[in-house]
Amino acid sequence: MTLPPLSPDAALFLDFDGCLVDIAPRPDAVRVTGALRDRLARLHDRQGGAVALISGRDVADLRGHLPDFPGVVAGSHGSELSLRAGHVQTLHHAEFDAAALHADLRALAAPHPALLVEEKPHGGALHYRAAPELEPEVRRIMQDLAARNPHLMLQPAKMALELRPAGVGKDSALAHLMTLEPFHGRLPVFAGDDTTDEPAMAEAQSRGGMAIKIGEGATAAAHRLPDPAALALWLDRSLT
Ligand SMILES: O=P(O)(O)OC[C@H]1O[C@H](O[C@H]2O[C@H](CO)[C@@H](O)[C@H](O)[C@H]2O)[C@H](O)[C@@H](O)[C@@H]1O
Repeated sequence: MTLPPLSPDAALFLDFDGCLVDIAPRPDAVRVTGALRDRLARLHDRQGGAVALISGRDVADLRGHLPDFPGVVAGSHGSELSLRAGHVQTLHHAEFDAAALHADLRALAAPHPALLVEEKPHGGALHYRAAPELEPEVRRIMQDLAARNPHLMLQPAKMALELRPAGVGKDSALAHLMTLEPFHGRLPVFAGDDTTDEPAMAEAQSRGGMAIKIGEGATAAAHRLPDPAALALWLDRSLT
């Protein structure tokens, strides 16, 4: 299906890794260009402020990569909401000891120095991109931790497994934002590349909006672009 131009009246929701930036060997190695920062600022103006990033990364991490982004950030797979820089609120109610989870994660990963532990305020990720053969071990570790933390759920990611709060997701973050100004009353457009994005894509489409899958793989999205460069081109064309 041909991708129509982005309407200035749409509410735009964008995933980060694999969507706005190319996948990198490590989470801290992604390349945020001046062109991307400029694109996001111009989109924010054009859409009347109705531009949000909805990421699996935590808010502090994402705002650290995009310090001048003027819009809303929903982080940690929809568990955190930052309406502006310096503001963060929690969007789930499960109480758990994040420090204990991170300690367990570090201890279980310690025998495998090639694994990378990512600690988030509402969960954590175990990355095996540097050692793909450790995928079964990562699955065992994360399933073990999931069993010990029933309020958390396993979230598959690209060359990683994550634990995140059950009961929230990118879809609920999108739905919550759609109740707020300046998103309310607009048609949602969501672009993302991974399984964590699928519920939000379905949510956007169920509201009469549009979903764009970036890259290969099964998807609920009616539209697809091959990579972040193609998404950037589509966004830039909408800005001209
Ligand atoms: O929802 P997203 O914004 O797409 O975030 C999903 C996860 O992205 C990050 O991990 C992935 O990207 C890394 C950098 O390209 C890559 O090295 C890693 O293998 C990928 O899994 C991030 O580290 C996670 O916290 C996000 O949940």
